[in-house]
Amino acid sequence: MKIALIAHDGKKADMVHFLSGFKDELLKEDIHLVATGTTGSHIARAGFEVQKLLSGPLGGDAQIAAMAAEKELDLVIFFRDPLDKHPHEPDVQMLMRICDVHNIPLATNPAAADMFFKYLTLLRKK
Ligand SMILES: O=C(CO)COP(=O)(O)O
Repeated sequence: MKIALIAHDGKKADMVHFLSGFKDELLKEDIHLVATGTTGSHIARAGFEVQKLLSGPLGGDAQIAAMAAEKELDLVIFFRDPLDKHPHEPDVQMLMRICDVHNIPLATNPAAADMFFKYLTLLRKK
């Protein structure tokens, strides 16, 4: 299972905190984490193994969108900061659109991501 992780600057601490709550599950061998560059650095520092792509503004969101379009991703967690401006907003919109085009589950805040992960954990226990 491949999970993409992205967080805007104002949400990176939330992402690390969120992932830490599911650490046992996420450290399992068949879970592969991929993230935009700076988000990935924060996640790696918290003790996770993660494939780091380019930073978001430099094309990281676009790389994740390409993976989604190729059906390489099972889930995208993207903690957006709705109170900040982003120079690469078109890439952000494109990534969300591609997830919808290909019916890839996309959580854009911790409450939704929590539901996804709890469901996933349940499914994997069966
Ligand atoms: O900008 C981002 C998402 O749009 C995230 O990129 P970084 O993880 O490199 O900060």
